[in-house]
Amino acid sequence: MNVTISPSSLRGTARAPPSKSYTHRAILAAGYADGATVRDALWSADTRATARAVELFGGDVDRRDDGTLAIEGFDGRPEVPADVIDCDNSGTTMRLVTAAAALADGTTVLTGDESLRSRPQGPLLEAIADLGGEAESTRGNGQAPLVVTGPISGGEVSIPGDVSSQYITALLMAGAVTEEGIEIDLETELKSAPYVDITLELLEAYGVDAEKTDRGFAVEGGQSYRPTDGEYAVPGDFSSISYPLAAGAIASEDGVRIEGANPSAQGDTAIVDIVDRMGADVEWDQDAGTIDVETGSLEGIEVSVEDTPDLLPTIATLGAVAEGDTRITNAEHVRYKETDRVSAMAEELGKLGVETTEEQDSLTVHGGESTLEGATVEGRGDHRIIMALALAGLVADGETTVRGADHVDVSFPGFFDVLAGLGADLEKNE
Ligand SMILES: O=C(O)C1=C[C@@H](OP(=O)(O)O)[C@@H](O)[C@H](O)C1
Ligand SMILES: C=C(OP(=O)(O)O)C(=O)O
Repeated sequence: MNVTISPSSLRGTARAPPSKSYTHRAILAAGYADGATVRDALWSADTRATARAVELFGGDVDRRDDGTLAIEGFDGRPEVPADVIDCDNSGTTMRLVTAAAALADGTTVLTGDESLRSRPQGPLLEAIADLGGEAESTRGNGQAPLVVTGPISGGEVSIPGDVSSQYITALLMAGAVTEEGIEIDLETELKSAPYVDITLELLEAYGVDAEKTDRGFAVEGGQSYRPTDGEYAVPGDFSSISYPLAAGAIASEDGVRIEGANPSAQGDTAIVDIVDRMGADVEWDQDAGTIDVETGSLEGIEVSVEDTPDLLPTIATLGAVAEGDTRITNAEHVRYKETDRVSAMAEELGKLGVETTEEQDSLTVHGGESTLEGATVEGRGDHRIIMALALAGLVADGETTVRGADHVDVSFPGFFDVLAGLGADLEKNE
């Protein structure tokens, strides 16, 4: 599907989809438990991949009409899967499921789509080997397909903190059901740190203790996953909220309201402060879970995405509209996502007439609304690139066509309907 967007004036209310990060963890945690009911779950391409893995490990995930997931768990250690686990486009699935596979008494094979098969898994494979399992990349390049043989019983590992926080999440979640537990020493400073806070929050809700230590993180073994009252409710997703929020900040004189914006451990709540600092008129009522935003005259700012890598595409588009320079720093880990998002945004915004300066660890966008000219841009099979480029189309002169737009299903199914519901002038072409 290609989507063509014309300059638009937005108003109205949009609802945040449920958090992808919490949903992945809630599904897998229900697998480690002897089951759970997960309410308000995100049902997207990525979270379906985690659900499939739980089923291959011996659980069952049943989606009811109201969107609730009724999950039967494998209760502790997974079964050896009867088939290859296809993690599709989802890095979170691959990392969390690789560590789960190391608990099984036998061999698991994991793969994914072309993008996922190019992302780094090496540090997690080494950690599993250090814990006594076997974990290999079939091509010997630290990338999937992966072959993992367990069972591990726990122990101490050290791991870099600057590639992916998902390795830590994966080891903490698996470590709780090992005999000895797992102690993780960080070799380098942790990036994307709030995602581990999400994990700690989720583990607590499932009755599992894990903690930060002086050197990293630790989880005791021999624990059982038991969600309070057998239920877990997923909060709204602030990475997803960043798109309607930025849309309101650049293209709504009348104001846009976002519902389902309740506080949680998500670092991406930082987007509220970012649009505020850039000059939009924004108010977040944390009790009501609503954000109201109106366009202001935006100005470039400097933002570190060390904790919030998924915001880079959104901030780059905001920077393209804002007057002056927006400098996005601490961004090297954003190159290890579904695409190299630093280059992807630099190159695609370039097609819309926006100048950027790219460095290994930063992206500077030389903005100004008058510079944006409609053009055809490539979504590159990356949901966040697609959504960020669609936002630029709301204010670019003429028509902007985003190619390959169906990939929004990875994290925000119905994204274009939500945008159209706010009054965006867009046309979908199959
Ligand atoms: O744990 C998670 O749910 C995620 C962690 C982040 O990845 P990294 O830790 O690899 O930066 C983030 O980019 C991803 O979208 C979701
Ligand atoms: C990077 C992302 O997810 P994952 O790592 O799970 O593929 C994302 O959603 O932007």
